[in-house]
Amino acid sequence: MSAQILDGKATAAAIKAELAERIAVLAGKGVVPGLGTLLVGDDPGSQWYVAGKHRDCAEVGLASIREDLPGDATQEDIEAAVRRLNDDPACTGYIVQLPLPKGIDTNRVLELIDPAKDADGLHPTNLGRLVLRVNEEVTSPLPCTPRGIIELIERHGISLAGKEVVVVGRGVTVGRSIGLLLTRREVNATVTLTHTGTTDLPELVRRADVVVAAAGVRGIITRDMVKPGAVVIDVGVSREVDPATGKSRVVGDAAPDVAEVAGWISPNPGGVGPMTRAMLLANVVDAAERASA
Ligand SMILES: Nc1nc2c(c(=O)[nH]1)N[C@@H](CN(C=O)c1ccc(C(=O)N[C@@H](CCC(=O)O)C(=O)O)cc1)CN2
Repeated sequence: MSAQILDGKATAAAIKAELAERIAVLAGKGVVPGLGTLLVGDDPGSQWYVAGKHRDCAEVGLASIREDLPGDATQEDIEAAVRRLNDDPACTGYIVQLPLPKGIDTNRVLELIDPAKDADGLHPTNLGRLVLRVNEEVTSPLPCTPRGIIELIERHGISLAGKEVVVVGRGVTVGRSIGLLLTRREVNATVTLTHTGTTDLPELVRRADVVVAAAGVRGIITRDMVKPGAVVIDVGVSREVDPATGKSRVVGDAAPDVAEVAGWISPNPGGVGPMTRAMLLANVVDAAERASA
């Protein structure tokens, strides 16, 4: 038996259609939210992601603002661009595309973002609100990839309440922040966060009802590590040359034969990536609705 597919492309398309309707309602009130991006350098992956965000904005009816800086931009250049976005009234939410070039103090840059315009939900104030407000409604942006993963699972009719979730990888955009969302009272999952210091990863993963693989290590989750019927969310991205075409392709953290034992699996590409993009738009629209209420 092969796992059922958690289709991120189709789910993101449905979410974008819902957002377009909400944006039209805001437009009727004279409110036009705008998503800003700050891209530093010419990494092809980051350029592709940023271009996709601007295409998404055009598709749903959001304004979009771009700040592009060369790879040799200084800390001061980047901080000046952040201040411009903070001050630009057309930009109601924005992201600093990560990673920033080596030598740049990323945390200093992220802390300069106006928390009210933090479309990524990664500003310390917004992460802090998630830590403090476990039982209350959160009226600040949520980290996009974790939010996208939970939406993807729940929109396929799978409840996370009481489930054992094992997260692999402790990066800030996924691993460290997803536990804050999964353990909120309205989700109610139990979370184990694993990382390079974990002594017996296979043993922990075998217990999981849901595996979130965000290590960025090709094929780290193998078939023998997965409980039959488990939900596998493949987040990590590695690139390799496809021997058949000679072109670069994305490969995930789950080995291909994991799909033979899992109950549900998110394809990679086509799973979490499109959901991350959709949630970025959702954060901007949520903030604009709160501001206009
Ligand atoms: N400030 C941020 N930087 C980065 C984040 C983030 O959430 N905030 N996440 C990633 C990049 N990212 C969004 O920025 C992102 C990654 C992947 C995709 C996507 O749609 N991927 C496609 C495949 C693309 C390919 O072939 O290369 C898919 O999964 O189908 C969208 C956004 C790091 N930086």
